[in-house]
Amino acid sequence: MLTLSDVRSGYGSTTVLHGVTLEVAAGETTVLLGRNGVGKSTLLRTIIGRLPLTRGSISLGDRELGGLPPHERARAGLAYVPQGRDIFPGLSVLENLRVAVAGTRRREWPARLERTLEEFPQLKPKVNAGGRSLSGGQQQILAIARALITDPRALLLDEPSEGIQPSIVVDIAGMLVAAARERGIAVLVAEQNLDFVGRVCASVNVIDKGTLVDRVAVGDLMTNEDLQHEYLGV
Ligand SMILES: Nc1ncnc2c1ncn2[C@@H]1O[C@H](COP(=O)(O)OP(=O)(O)OP(=O)(O)O)[C@@H](O)[C@H]1O
Repeated sequence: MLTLSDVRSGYGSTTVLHGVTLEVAAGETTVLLGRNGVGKSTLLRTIIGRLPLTRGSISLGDRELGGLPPHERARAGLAYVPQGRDIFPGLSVLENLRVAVAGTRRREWPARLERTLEEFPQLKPKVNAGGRSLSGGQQQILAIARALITDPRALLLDEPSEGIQPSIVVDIAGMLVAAARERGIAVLVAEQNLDFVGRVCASVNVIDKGTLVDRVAVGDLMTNEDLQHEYLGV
């Protein structure tokens, strides 16, 4: 379980998050939904330690992460897929995966690779292809696979459906839900895409101006245009 309690942070003297409290259960996919600029990325960056926590706590299981530098949080089991996927375009798929586990025992590599390719079968025929040659959707799948191959306890994803064609969005949603359940990982996704969200969870946590303002069933959101306008600005 990833637990956020009264998380506050921001940029310099500007406070962006005004006290976010949220539990992300192991084996489940939890969604943070909100329009542009409300603080979704800021929250994910604060959890992984790229932005300082100015108040509150972030814990994974019974371990407090709030004061740790990013690499120690990663070692404790946090993995992160940033917005715009951030694979190494000059490396092959296999090399991208290998780099992610460079710090782990060599003998674990074959089993980790096999499991990851089973979870993401689209990558199998592409293992020797260059990152640059993959489509946007394939790059996103590789970015997620690269995070999962580290065997994390919690996985954070920033708008994984952004700019991805709808059929691949469906695939990505299915793979994420399966990986969360089978690996027992706490998955937290920041999203704005209702089609994606409806495939990974039943209700979402709505963030606005750095505060969680509602928890709402995806079905209600899909059928209520006023709510969509209020929470997503569409
Ligand atoms: N590097 C930065 N320096 C200063 N302010 C920033 C920085 N990055 C984001 N902000 C501000 O923090 C607020 C929250 O931005 P954030 O990127 O977390 O929003 P978001 O919900 O993830 O939206 P988006 O999808 O557009 O990234 C915004 O007002 C934004 O202008």
